[in-house]
Amino acid sequence: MNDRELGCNSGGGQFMDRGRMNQNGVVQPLLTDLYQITMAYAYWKSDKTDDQAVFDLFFRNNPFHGEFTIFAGLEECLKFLDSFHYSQSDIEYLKQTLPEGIENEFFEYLGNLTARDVTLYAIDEGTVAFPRVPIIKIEGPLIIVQLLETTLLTLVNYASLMATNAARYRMVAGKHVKLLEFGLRRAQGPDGGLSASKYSYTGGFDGTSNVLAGKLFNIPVKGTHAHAYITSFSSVGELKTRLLKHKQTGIMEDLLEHAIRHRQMLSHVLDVSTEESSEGELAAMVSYAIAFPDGFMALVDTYDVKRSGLLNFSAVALALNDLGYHALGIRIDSGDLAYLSCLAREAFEKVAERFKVPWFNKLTIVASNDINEDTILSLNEQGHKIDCFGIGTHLVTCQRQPALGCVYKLVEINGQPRIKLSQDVEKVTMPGNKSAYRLYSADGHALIDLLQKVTEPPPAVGQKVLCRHPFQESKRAYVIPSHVESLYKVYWKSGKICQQLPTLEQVREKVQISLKTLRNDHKRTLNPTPYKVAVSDNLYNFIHDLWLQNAPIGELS
Ligand SMILES: Nc1ncnc2c1ncn2[C@@H]1O[C@H](COP(=O)(O)OP(=O)(O)OP(=O)(O)O)[C@@H](O)[C@H]1O
Ligand SMILES: O=P(O)(O)OC[C@H]1O[C@H](OP(=O)(O)OP(=O)(O)O)[C@H](O)[C@@H]1O
Ligand SMILES: O=C(O)c1cccnc1
Ligand SMILES: [Mg+2]
Repeated sequence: MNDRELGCNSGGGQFMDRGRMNQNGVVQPLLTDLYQITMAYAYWKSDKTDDQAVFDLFFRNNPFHGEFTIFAGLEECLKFLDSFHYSQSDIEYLKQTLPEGIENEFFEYLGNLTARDVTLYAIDEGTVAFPRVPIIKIEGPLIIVQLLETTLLTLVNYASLMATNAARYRMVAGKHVKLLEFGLRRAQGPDGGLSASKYSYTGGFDGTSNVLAGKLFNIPVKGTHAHAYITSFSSVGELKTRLLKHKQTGIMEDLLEHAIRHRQMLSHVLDVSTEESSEGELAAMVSYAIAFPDGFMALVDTYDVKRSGLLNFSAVALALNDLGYHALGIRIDSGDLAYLSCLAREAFEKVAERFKVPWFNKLTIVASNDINEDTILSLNEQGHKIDCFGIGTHLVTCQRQPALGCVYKLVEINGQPRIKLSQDVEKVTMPGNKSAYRLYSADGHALIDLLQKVTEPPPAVGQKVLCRHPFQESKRAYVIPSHVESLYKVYWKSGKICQQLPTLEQVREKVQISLKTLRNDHKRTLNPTPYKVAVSDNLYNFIHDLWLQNAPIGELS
């Protein structure tokens, strides 16, 4: 499909304002949980303003029963740090809202707070990420890094969930099928809708119906029309105009007359009666074709795809052809999408042959209606002729798992490691300031992610590294990497973004490149193999010593 292949579309780059594009007005320091600010006061009162902390932002489980996650939302986090500042009215609000007795100097302190002394390390946006490997690591004064927690989590959690969901839809649909995001009406509110459009594009969708997302993020906007357009006509008598200029001659011709003539002939070719087809639908299609002669894409399931929609569409498409225009295709929004798409493709092939219009074979068939990953898999099994899926509800609401559980945990304070213990081993945090490496095999596949203490030398190509399961002593393996990737880059330091940030398009490409480094068994939909995340021997011993030191010894009586 090329750019003109879905009814109405546009780029939007010329309207892009990079500053505005990436920072949503709602993202500001007060977009946080109250407890961050009350803790800030208590830290301040306890004279902890000079304490230096390290926090890890990570998730514990991959979403959607999968074994990978796409990291997204980093650019928004950096923009947030860049603009972090409590306004005068924020301070006024906090004065009224926090409990009485808060000292005025604290508000002065808050009023002067910025993220200048914070350093943020992250893996690249669009990279595949795995449980327990921090995707962001933040160092800086305890109070400020604590105050960032909730906002950073809200910026990363849904973005990464959405990008992962979209990437999964892309994987099951295959690379040749177009995917359009149609979810704004069903999204979790306006901001959820915008994020869904942006991050589904990141994950591999081709466009969105969301016009504001198109303008803000320079995403292709595409669309067809709704059933209302068809049902707004009940007879051809309602057509106020039937005339359309011939594309080459410029002579006005009666499009309806052409369509009616073709419809008669088509009824024999498609073996349906013109009597059974809807006249209102024909009128609606003629009128839509007059409005968009070069972009005619019609919804064919309003009454009956076989007996009415396909007949009327083909008649109007042939009429347009008489006047020098090529229709684009159809959308089917109900019924058995595999069967109906095959039926439509067969009808187009017959018309192509009988009317000597070979391009009819290539008409686009768009399918929509409550589509999810499983529907696409099932349609693939059945065999279908769909070129494009329009997907809304289940994509944007992340039906199978509505939240990613990224957390933000203190791992070091004033150079001292901190560990959070839990009955649930999975929830025990990995203490200390860590580096993360991805080790690759000779065939270019990612083998394992390895966490080490920052003080350890990085693993070297061709040298055996002992990789240990962080909690199960017996699980270990030697790995001889053919390539070693250091996962963290410094993205924010001394009050500045310190990497050239990729465009959304580049992040989108990165997703596909990064997914290619994963073996297929990690990506399959049913029971995928878990990707290994390990710690160095040194880090393993460090964690377990600290665990023992911190775990109270119970007494049985
Ligand atoms: N061949 C198919 N195989 C598997 N699932 C399909 C197939 N065709 C359609 N579906 C899915 O089955 C569901 C059909 O839903 P439902 O019966 O509510 O819709 P409908 O009656 O066809 O349309 P509507 O209610 O919108 O008029 C949708 O989720 C759709 O994506
Ligand atoms: O099904 P989704 O994946 O959410 O995709 C978007 C849906 O939105 C539109 O109709 P809407 O659902 O508003 O009405 P309808 O299904 O009753 O036609 C469209 O026709 C799709 O069906
Ligand atoms: O353009 C479409 O076809 C569309 C847009 C939003 C929702 N459903 C369909
Ligand atoms: Mg619907």
